Amino acid sequence: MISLIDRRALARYLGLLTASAVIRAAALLSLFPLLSAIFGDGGTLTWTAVFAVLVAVGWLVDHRVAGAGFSIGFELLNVLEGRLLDRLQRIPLGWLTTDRRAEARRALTSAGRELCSSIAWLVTPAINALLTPALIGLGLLLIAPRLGLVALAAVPLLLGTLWAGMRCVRASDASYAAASQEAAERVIELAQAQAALRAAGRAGTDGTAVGRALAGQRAAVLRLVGWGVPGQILFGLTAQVALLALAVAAVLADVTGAQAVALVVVAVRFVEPFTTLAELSPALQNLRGTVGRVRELLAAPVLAGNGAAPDLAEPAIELRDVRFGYESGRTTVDGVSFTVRRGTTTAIVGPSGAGKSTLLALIARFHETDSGSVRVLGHDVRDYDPADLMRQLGIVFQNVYLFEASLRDNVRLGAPHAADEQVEAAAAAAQLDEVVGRLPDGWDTRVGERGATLSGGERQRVSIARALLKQAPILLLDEATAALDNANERAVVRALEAGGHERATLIVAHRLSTIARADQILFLDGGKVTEAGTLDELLAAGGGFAAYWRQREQAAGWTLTGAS
Ligand SMILES: Nc1ncnc2c1ncn2[C@@H]1O[C@H](COP(=O)(O)OP(=O)(O)OP(=O)(O)O)[C@@H](O)[C@H]1O
Repeated sequence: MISLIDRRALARYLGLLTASAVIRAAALLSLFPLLSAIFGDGGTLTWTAVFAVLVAVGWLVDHRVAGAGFSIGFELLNVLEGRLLDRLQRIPLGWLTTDRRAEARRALTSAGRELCSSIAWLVTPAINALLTPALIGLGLLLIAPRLGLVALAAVPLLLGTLWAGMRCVRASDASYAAASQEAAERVIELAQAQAALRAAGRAGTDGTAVGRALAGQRAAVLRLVGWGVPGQILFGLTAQVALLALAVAAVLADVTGAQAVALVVVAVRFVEPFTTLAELSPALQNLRGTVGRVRELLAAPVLAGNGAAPDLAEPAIELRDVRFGYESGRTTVDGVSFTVRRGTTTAIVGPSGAGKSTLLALIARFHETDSGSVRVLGHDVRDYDPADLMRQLGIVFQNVYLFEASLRDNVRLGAPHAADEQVEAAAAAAQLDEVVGRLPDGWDTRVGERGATLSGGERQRVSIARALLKQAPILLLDEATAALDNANERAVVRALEAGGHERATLIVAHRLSTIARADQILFLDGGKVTEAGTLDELLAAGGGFAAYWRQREQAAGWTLTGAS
């Protein structure tokens, strides 16, 4: 994390911080001659002036330290946000589990801010509290050597006790952080799932995930408080013992009575920074967790390539003995091989959970295969720079993600520099123009969070328009027309087929009409391609696909029989 900060700014900050600690220690040590003077040694005015100058200079330096701390904090915030965003855009999607997504959200929304302010409010006083007593101890060696030795010995003892206290709460602190995060996620889920919960007649939180998460959070708070108590007691005792030893050493020092009183005052002030550190320790613990989370995200694997350029003469998609499982020991894609050439459409058909969507996700390199290779236009997907691979693919997946922006901007996401006419042509092809005509603000209509103000079919059309606007050589469609009515579906399919001789299309298909038009059908069952061929060939084979087809035909009351 420190490597993200400009070295010169860091050196300036640390230099000022050291100067501040030296001045603090000197001001405190000047109490010795000042108090001695007040109690009878003479020279009160001079030492009062020395003390006043040290306090004033210390105040000025502290002011500069705060400025340097804030400027480092803001630089860290800036650099960190950029790095985290960059990392997030290149992380394999499979790495972003629900937990890690929540961590990433926290890291982006609050960690930067937390780290930024922590430098000035937490790191500065903590370093000051570490340096000042050590410097006072060294100074005391010159004034009263035995007291200096006791003070220097007290530094590691008090710090060790503090460390032990922090260590005691560390495990419960981590489990409290996890429980709080779980509770926060469940509460958000509770708000988002209100429609489903009310429809299911579920009210209250007893026995629900959110109820359990809140109970877990309460238990974690109790554990945290409980584990904090021994550390506090131990630190309190050690501080008292240290203070007593210092006071005894001050009284026994070879000094006058007035000087002994002055030394006792210095000794009392010597212990104060440790109390400050003890007060800061929960926040320091918290900061430790935040830094750990950010570091995990910054160390996440990223997708990289070696600059492969697509070869349009090669097959558009080629899978060779691909195996993949979301979790180790569970195979979702089991030795799949097939080829899709440009100018052809391949339909993937199969029962729910067979692995159809997973296959498309592997082609888009949202996950890395466990073995075998996925090739796109002549190269393994791992050889492409991620952005270059994405340029080859137009993607319409089941879950359409729309941004809280205008309809036009949502479509333009497919090709950010496209002219308005191109956006409108793609929208017309996706039957979206009819939706635009109906909306009060037309193209400028805001679609709401995740496209909440549009229907499922309308969202799907936005996604199709995006993919068409991109004019990529390969289209990956996952139930792309499932939410459209028959008339719209026919029009959209015509648009998708319009670039037919240029494009390769791989479509997860449920509609019989889509399957019937495909040049090649892959029947996927249990992660394996069990049958592959044209509709006629598969129906003639009378295997799993033929059974699936007949069943769908009966359910739909459909009359097309491709084999006849
Ligand atoms: N992100 C994930 N993490 C773990 N398992 C997953 C994940 N996504 C899918 N699966 C599992 O992988 C298997 C295949 O899922 P996939 O979505 O590819 O099937 P599908 O054939 O597209 O199904 P459907 O037709 O119902 O959409 C299923 O058992 C599913 O539960």
